[in-house]
Amino acid sequence: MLSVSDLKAGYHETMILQNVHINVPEGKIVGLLGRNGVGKTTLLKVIMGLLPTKQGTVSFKGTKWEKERPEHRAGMGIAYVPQGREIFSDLSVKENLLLGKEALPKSQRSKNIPEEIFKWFPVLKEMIGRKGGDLSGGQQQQLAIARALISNPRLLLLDEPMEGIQPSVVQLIQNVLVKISKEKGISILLVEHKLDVILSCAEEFYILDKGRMVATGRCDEINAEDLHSHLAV
Ligand SMILES: Nc1ncnc2c1ncn2[C@@H]1O[C@H](COP(=O)(O)OP(=O)(O)OP(=O)(O)O)[C@@H](O)[C@H]1O
Repeated sequence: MLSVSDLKAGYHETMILQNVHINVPEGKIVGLLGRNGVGKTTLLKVIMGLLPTKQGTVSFKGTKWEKERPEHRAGMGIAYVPQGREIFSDLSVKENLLLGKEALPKSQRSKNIPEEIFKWFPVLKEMIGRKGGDLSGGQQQQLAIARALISNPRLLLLDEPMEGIQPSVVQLIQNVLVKISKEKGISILLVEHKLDVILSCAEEFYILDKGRMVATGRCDEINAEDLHSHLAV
């Protein structure tokens, strides 16, 4: 679904990512781990087209991307939930959800929220008329993920969605991610700094350290001891 190879990218003259590669197969959850500041968000921004590549390739569904803008990439089936969620506090839950339809062709932008969204996130149905700013952190995170799912993505990029969220909501979000990857074949690239979160829902992992991929493998074959030096805060 997504393939990144030999990627170099950064901000102005400062190179952050060096020779980065990553593959996200169709319908799989891939965890991207790493300490603070190693370049995880930078990689998501490059994939989304928010930051240019200095070298290397990003391919989506077999097509190599050059300078396609983020809106174009969203229209092709990528949805990005940035760190901090970026929901609109003054808009209602429904209005926030409908913004997810902007990535769809005009003919598919009805004012209906698909029932499956409420099946995955029941609290959003209860809160549908409330302002985004009235929601708790965990509810806002569910809203941000639901808004991304409304655009019918084939690939979901999630930047630390479990950060600062209570354990019961972390569990709910993990269950939803596993369900949508299996039932709808959505691929998910999940950025996280906690290994246990990745182990409980992802099938494959990559570890980024100082802008380089230092480890990758299957989650069921992971040796946590070997990876500790790249993850300890
Ligand atoms: N807009 C920017 N301009 C210049 N440097 C930046 C910018 N955004 C991030 N950086 C730098 O790039 C490096 C990687 O940052 P990035 O946010 O990608 O790391 P991260 O792994 O996602 O960290 P965290 O887990 O804290 O979110 C850091 O040194 C950061 O200071």
